[in-house]
Amino acid sequence: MKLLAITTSEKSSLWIFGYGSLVWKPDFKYKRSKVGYIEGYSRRFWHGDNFHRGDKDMPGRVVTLVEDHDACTWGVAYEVTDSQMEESLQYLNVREAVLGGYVTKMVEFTPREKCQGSLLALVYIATSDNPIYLGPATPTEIAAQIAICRGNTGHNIEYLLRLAEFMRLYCPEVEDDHLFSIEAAALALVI
Ligand SMILES: N[C@@H](CCC(=O)N[C@@H](CS)C(=O)NCC(=O)O)C(=O)O
Repeated sequence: MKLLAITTSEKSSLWIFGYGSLVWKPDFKYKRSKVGYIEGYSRRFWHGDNFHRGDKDMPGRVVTLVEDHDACTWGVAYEVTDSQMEESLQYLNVREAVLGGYVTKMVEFTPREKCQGSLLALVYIATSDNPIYLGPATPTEIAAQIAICRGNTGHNIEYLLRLAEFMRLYCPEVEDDHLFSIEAAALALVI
């Protein structure tokens, strides 16, 4: 995967925006990270996962971004520089693209500390033409699927609860009805 590196001063660097498992498990080396958001997208548990959190018979549900003019999605942007760039992109290409079916896009990221100004970031999005894209369902239906699925990386409910935990800890002011309604429905099933 050849990507134009964003060159700043004498060092080259690239920002990568995470909004799902990448917010709590980037698993690549980076120079620094910032909590913030991208505009024009909603985060939805509408993508299927038949590797990490599900299998071919029972695909799990993971998040993707859907275009939504009035919405914004909070997450974490990671800056990778020099040797970190190739290593992180190679790793994410396997984790996100090959195994996850995500494609890449460049988006504008706004850090929570607005004085720092917005920046261009790479993001991985699963689009509706993806073979394992599952699409919309009610929070109860999504929760019921998450509650029973597991894959090579672990239980699907862990993926849900860690994302909800991140939002509470790092973005307590953000209302995410989609995420928290699914979390509440899934917890009601397993507790
Ligand atoms: N692209 C989103 C979602 C990434 C994501 O959750 N991808 C799945 C692949 S289907 C993953 O890496 N799962 C690892 C895990 O479940 O621990 C992000 O930026 O966080």
